[in-house]
Amino acid sequence: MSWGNETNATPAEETNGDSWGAGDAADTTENTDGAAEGGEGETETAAPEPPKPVLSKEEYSQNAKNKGWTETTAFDYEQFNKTGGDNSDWAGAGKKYEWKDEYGDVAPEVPELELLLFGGEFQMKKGKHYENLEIKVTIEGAKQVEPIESFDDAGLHPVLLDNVKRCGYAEPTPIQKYAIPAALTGTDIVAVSQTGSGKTAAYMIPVLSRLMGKAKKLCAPKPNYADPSYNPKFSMVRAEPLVIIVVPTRELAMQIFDEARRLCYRSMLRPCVAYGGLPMGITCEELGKGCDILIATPGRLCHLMEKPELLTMSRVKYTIIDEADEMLDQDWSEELQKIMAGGDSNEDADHIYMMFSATFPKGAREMARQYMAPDYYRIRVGRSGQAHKNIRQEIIQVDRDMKREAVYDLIMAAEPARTLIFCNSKPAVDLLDDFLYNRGLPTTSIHADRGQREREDALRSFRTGRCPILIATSVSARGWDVAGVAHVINYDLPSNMYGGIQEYVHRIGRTARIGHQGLATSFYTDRDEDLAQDLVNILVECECEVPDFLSHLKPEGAEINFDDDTDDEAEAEEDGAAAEEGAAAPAAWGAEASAEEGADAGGFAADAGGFAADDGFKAEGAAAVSVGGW
Ligand SMILES: Nc1ncnc2c1ncn2[C@@H]1O[C@H](COP(=O)(O)OP(=O)(O)OP(=O)(O)O)[C@@H](O)[C@H]1O
Repeated sequence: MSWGNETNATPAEETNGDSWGAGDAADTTENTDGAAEGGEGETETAAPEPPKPVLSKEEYSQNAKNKGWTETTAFDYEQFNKTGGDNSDWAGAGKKYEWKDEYGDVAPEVPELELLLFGGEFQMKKGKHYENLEIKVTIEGAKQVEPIESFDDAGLHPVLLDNVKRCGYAEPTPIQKYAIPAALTGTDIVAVSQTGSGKTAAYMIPVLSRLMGKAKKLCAPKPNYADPSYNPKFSMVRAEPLVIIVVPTRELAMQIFDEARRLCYRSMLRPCVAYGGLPMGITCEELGKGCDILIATPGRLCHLMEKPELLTMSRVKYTIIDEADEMLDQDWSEELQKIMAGGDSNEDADHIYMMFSATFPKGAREMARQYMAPDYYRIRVGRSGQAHKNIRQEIIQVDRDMKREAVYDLIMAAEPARTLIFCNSKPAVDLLDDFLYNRGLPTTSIHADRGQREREDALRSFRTGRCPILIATSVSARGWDVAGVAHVINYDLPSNMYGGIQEYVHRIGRTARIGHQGLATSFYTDRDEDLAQDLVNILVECECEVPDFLSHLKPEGAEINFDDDTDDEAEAEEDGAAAEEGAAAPAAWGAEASAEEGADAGGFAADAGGFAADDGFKAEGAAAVSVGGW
């Protein structure tokens, strides 16, 4: 049936296999804005749809209001972009716990800060559908790791454990069950786990816990803010971080900084964030107050590394690369090499490297081989690049020139809820934002050409619900964790030029996080054929309905051939050759797991993993363990 004609059907009521304005595939409907009546098989009797009435701006606004959408908000861009003003607006200057020298072993609580960090009305709470995620965890490394079943049993520092509880984390997610004990052993780690599975806490909890135990010894001196003569301009210290966390986008940097602020509460560890667009004055002031944990985008970090009076890397004990796949995709490899190797970096054996990602392409594997100790842990949750079943995926066929109307109808047909719309280009984001805004819908938008204040305000408006419809390019949205995103719409599908199926998985992963359910609707046009097979594979794997127009691509039998970079067998062979040649080459990644998965799931036989087998290593420590729902 034809989706676009069914303007009053909620997405939840939609059936799959639809098309919108697709010429002769158009469906019969009774009215232009009436309820859906069409069904499969009716396409042959389709009658031309009467043109829609053109409404005035006021009428469109009234319709949106009647539907329950909030008022639109006009943004004052001049205000955002003015220089000076109150620095506390910047996410990068967010309040954190400030340790004072007079504190003994137990630092006092600060109720206002506590409310700000943990009491957020918009903070993510775990959803009810953990049981839908039957996730297999594979871990390989030098020694067997016993997964933790609860945070209480993990041997965490008491202040950290207290903060974990304040965050509302009742039990560890699968990646956390394995990554936390592995990281507590002080070994390098590569971990691959699905979107929204709690990777940030998986590395931050063990790292901070280890450091908290030795904070008094390790932390760099900080200025005494309590001293009445303290002046941030003249009492600056040089930042000497113990942890560097590198992330590909500014928004992700802010988000991880927020998690660090929570987990460092009541500790000596002081987190700071540095990203492009944040005025250097603020960055310098914050670093100058002392920095133990530095979260940064690669460009800004490299810039700071060239300013030894501001920052030294000589005491870094942990370098963590988050969303490693994206950083290599976005051509940050030169910066990453510099960060991993360069500067005045601590080259001692106690410098630990970690990489976390939802996929693990060749570039990341090479980097792991180059910088990590040969016995690093490799943890994988499910198939690399896998989506999960809490996301209901729908694909709708739409004529390219009907997309705007289609997205408007889709939004008006749904119950008002936080909705994230992806376009492939910045002009497309701007145009769609204008179009929907002029139809009375509370939209805002974000992309790389926007000023940093605009970006921060757009995201804040989306989080708080002031503007519950956010239109974005995907690069800026990588890793976003916003509570209550009910619907992700791929206005443009990410064809291979725009990141392909891996990007699709990341995008739809903005909904249905941490045990919630969500809907992902994608507009499919004649330009998306290169993505079709991968899309069908994901739909089948996640038990979502394959639309009629793609049904010829359904894999025959139970086996799905996931032909992605991460699981490329040729590369696995290449890696194998490298492993044979060089003693430092790491051991197998997933070779054992793939055999097992092929056997028990019948699904991932092509999943040869990345690294070549090294029999000795596997015999010693490889463990493949199934973890139930979480
Ligand atoms: N053990 C836990 N219990 C409940 N909620 C948790 C737990 N661990 C993390 N969370 C929450 O789950 C959400 C998703 O976590 P996070 O952003 O780290 O996921 P991710 O795996 O990095 O996702 P992506 O790959 O999309 O970036 C966050 O809001 C986080 O606060």
